[in-house]
Amino acid sequence: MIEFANVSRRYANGQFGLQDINFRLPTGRMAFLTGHSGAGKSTLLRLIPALDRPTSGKVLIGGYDLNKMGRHQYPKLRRQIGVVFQDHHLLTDRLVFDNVALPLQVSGYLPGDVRRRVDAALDKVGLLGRQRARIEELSGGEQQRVNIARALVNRPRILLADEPTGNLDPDLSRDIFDRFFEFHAVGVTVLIASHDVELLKQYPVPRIALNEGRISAFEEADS
Ligand SMILES: Nc1ncnc2c1ncn2[C@@H]1O[C@H](COP(=O)(O)OP(=O)(O)OP(=O)(O)O)[C@@H](O)[C@H]1O
Repeated sequence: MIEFANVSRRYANGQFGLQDINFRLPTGRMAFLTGHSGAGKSTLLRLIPALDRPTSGKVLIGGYDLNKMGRHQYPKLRRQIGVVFQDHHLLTDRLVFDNVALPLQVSGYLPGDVRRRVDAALDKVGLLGRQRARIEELSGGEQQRVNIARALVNRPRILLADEPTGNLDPDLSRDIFDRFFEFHAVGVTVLIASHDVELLKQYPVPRIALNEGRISAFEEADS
């Protein structure tokens, strides 16, 4: 479960990224985070894996108050949370395999386990045959699927995505969203920030709408 209680994030320049945010996303649920550019979507997502801290209020993940968590506990928290960033940060001159394997190697997995998990993650995004391709040889849509495989390779219980369909055309965007939906179907808690209204309309998923750092609406799914 992800819970925000009276969360505000004020930047050093005085700018509020978020103001008094309250919501709960129960385990295994999926929601979209919507709002204009600058509404606070990225600010909110970054608080969940403790990449940033609130100025006031509490963020609870699985009942744990992140304010009370020591820095030494962050790696364990982050292994449970896969993040798909808008700018994918892939190593473009390296192989698909190396990029997806990276989080596992950082965590000290044995080579056999790394291979098995990388295969499983690439299979989930339909790229099992492309382990030996270099990132720069892939299309934008394929690169984004590698990005998702890397976020999934630790088998996280929570998946966050920040504008995951950025520059992709509508068909590829739908393909990416269909994959998020599949992860949700097997019990992963999924929170996706997007301002692609046309795409979001196609999915019966609740929306948390942000406007200038505040929640302006919490809309339940249409169906
Ligand atoms: N490091 C920072 N320092 C100062 N202000 C910041 C910083 N990061 C974000 N902001 C401000 O906080 C507000 C929320 O920004 P945020 O990036 O969370 O919005 P967003 O909804 O993700 O936008 P986008 O869709 O354009 O990525 C904006 O007004 C932004 O200018």
